[in-house]
Amino acid sequence: MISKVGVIGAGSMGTAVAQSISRRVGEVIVFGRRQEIVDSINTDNCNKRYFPGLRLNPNIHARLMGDRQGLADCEAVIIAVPSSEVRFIVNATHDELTGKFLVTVAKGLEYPSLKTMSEIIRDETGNPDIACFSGPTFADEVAYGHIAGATIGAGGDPSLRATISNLFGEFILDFSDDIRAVELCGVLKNVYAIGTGMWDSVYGNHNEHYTFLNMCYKEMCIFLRAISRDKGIFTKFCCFGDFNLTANVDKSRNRTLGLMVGKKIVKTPYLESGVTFEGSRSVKGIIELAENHSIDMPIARFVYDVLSGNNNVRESVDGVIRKAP
Ligand SMILES: NC(=O)C1=CN([C@@H]2O[C@H](COP(=O)(O)OP(=O)(O)OC[C@H]3O[C@@H](n4cnc5c(N)ncnc54)[C@H](O)[C@@H]3O)[C@@H](O)[C@H]2O)C=CC1
Ligand SMILES: O=C(CO)COP(=O)(O)O
Repeated sequence: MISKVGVIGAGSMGTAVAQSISRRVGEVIVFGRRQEIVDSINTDNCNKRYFPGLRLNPNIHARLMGDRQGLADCEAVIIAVPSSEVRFIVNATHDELTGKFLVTVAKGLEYPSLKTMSEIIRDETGNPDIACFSGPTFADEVAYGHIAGATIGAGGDPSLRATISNLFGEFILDFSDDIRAVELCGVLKNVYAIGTGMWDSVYGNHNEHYTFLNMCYKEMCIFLRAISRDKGIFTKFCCFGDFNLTANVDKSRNRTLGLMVGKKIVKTPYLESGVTFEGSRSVKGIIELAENHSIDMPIARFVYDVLSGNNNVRESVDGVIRKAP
């Protein structure tokens, strides 16, 4: 039984996961880079920046990222920062992370390496015990204890799967031993959430929405059929569940980005907004990864073209539906 778990990232998902896991372990230490967040967690049992109304469990404490001993004392560490930060952080904390159970909840693809988060973590630490957690899990709903399903992607090691399952025992879990395929589901669904937001910024009817949604899911499944060893991945939480949650619900940052770009409310500098828009960072990589498998992804290309400012949604949205699989 693990007694002390570290969570790197004091943002929405890091805080939410800390709250869930804290009901199952002795202590959770959240590592953040802002003193005011660390203080608010330690002084008021509350992450005032992300969940001002949520009372965190008393066995959740916070430390600044530089507290190496604090991290070294943890038996398992969950990495809950934006994908663009994962390599930097894991490289910087290599000594403290080596030899531990590590779980990534980040949904992104490194460019131009086209590596997933678990592959980056393995690069930097050499750890064999790495798992990913991915599913329809809006952080605020997780933080407030609502039911959520998720897929644990982990290699075949039964002890790793048992350990991670216990940590995430508040969730309804399914499993895959193809960790890369699980992670790529999380990358793809963000891209199609942006695309569906773009589509819905032009077409507002139910038939139009679900016609496009189906085309997105078909394109996603063609890709997964080519790369996934897990032939049951299509019905797992990381795939069908998270794809639908993020493409259909305005709470999704990726879907909202698509809507805002489609309605010309934001232009490219949105990346500097500080909001974690994972799909915009990974769309180029997913297109290249597909090309490496001789797979065409017209909808992903549509998303990339519009985000790149090459054309606008109205000009290209009809074209994409003719090219979609
Ligand atoms: N928010 C959600 O509903 C869900 C998010 N995720 C994934 O979790 C990952 C994290 O996203 P969110 O928590 O939503 O983002 P967020 O923007 O809410 O929080 C990110 C946190 O990471 C911190 N951070 C960034 N760089 C850092 C560094 N170098 N050192 C220490 N801390 C650093 C930021 O200060 C911020 O507090 C993403 O890959 C996202 O796709 C997964 C499932 C649900
Ligand atoms: O991954 C998520 C829910 O599972 C969060 O989605 P967004 O990043 O689009 O908000």
